[in-house]
Amino acid sequence: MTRIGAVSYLNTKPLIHGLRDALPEGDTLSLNLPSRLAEQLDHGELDVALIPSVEYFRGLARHTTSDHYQIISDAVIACRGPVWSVRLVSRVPVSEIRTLALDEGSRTSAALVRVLLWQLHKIRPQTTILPIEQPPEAADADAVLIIGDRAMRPETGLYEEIWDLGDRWCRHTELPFVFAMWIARPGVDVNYLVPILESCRDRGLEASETIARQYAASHGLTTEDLYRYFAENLHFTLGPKERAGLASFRQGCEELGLISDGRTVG
Ligand SMILES: C=C(O[C@@H]1C=C(C(=O)O)C=C[C@H]1O)C(=O)O
Repeated sequence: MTRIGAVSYLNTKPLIHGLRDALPEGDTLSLNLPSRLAEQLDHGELDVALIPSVEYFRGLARHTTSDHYQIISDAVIACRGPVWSVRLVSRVPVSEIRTLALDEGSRTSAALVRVLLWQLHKIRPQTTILPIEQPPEAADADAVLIIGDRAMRPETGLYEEIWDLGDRWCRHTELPFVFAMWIARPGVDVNYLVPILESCRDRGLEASETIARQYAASHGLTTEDLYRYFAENLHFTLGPKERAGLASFRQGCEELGLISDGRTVG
C-alpha cells in the first residue's frame, strides 16, 4: 500500500489524469498544497509525493544516506518560458522591494523569487508568509509572491510591476525551470509506480483539451486559455536541460543559504 500525494492546483491535472483508477487497490492519492506535501513526505505521512524541487534539495541535505529521496519519474512540473501561475506582484519598483510576502503554498517559488531578486537586483527583502486564506491584495508588504490557481488572475491596477517568474528565470539563465518532481521516501517499492506515473502524464497531455474543458469555467478561465497553459506554459518532462536548470537553481539557493548545510549532491 503506497500513500501518494499530488499538488491540488490546475497545473497537476495532466499529471494525475486517470491516476486513481490506475493504482492498485490499497494505494491512496491525496491532493494538497505543495508546501504541505513536502511536510507530509518528510514526516512519513506520505510515501511518494509531487514535492517542490527545493524540498528535494533540502531533504538530501538533511540526511546522509544516499538513498534518501529519489526522483522516481521524468514526469515533472516545469516551464521553458512564461509559466503564468507563478508571479511576483509589487506595489513598488522591484529594485525597491524591502518587504516580501511569500505564498504559504509555495516552497520552490519562494526560493526562486529570492534567488532572482538577488541575482538581478542584489536585494534581499525581509520575508513574511502570506497565509493561504489571505488575498494577496491584503498583504502588508511591498510585494507578494503568489502561485497556483490564484496567481492566474491577479488583480490589475494595484501593482507597479508584475513578474512572471518562469519568464524571468528562463531569460536570465537560458535554462528551463523545474518547480516540482515525484519523490519517494527511502525503502518504498516504487517499481510498479514508475510506468503508471509516466503513462498518466502522457495520457493526460493527450487529453489536455478535455481536461481544460472540465476545469476552466469553475476557475474563471476560458477553455482555450487553460489549454494553452497546459500545452505552452507548462512543460511536464525532466530532460537534460531541465536538469541543468535544477543544478543552476540549486547553486543559487545555496549561495543565499536557502538549503541548510548537508552533503553536496550532483
Ligand atoms: C507552476 C507552479 O508550480 C508549482 C510551484 C511550487 C512551489 O512554488 O513550491 C510547487 C509545485 C507547483 O505547484 C504553480 O504552482 O503555479
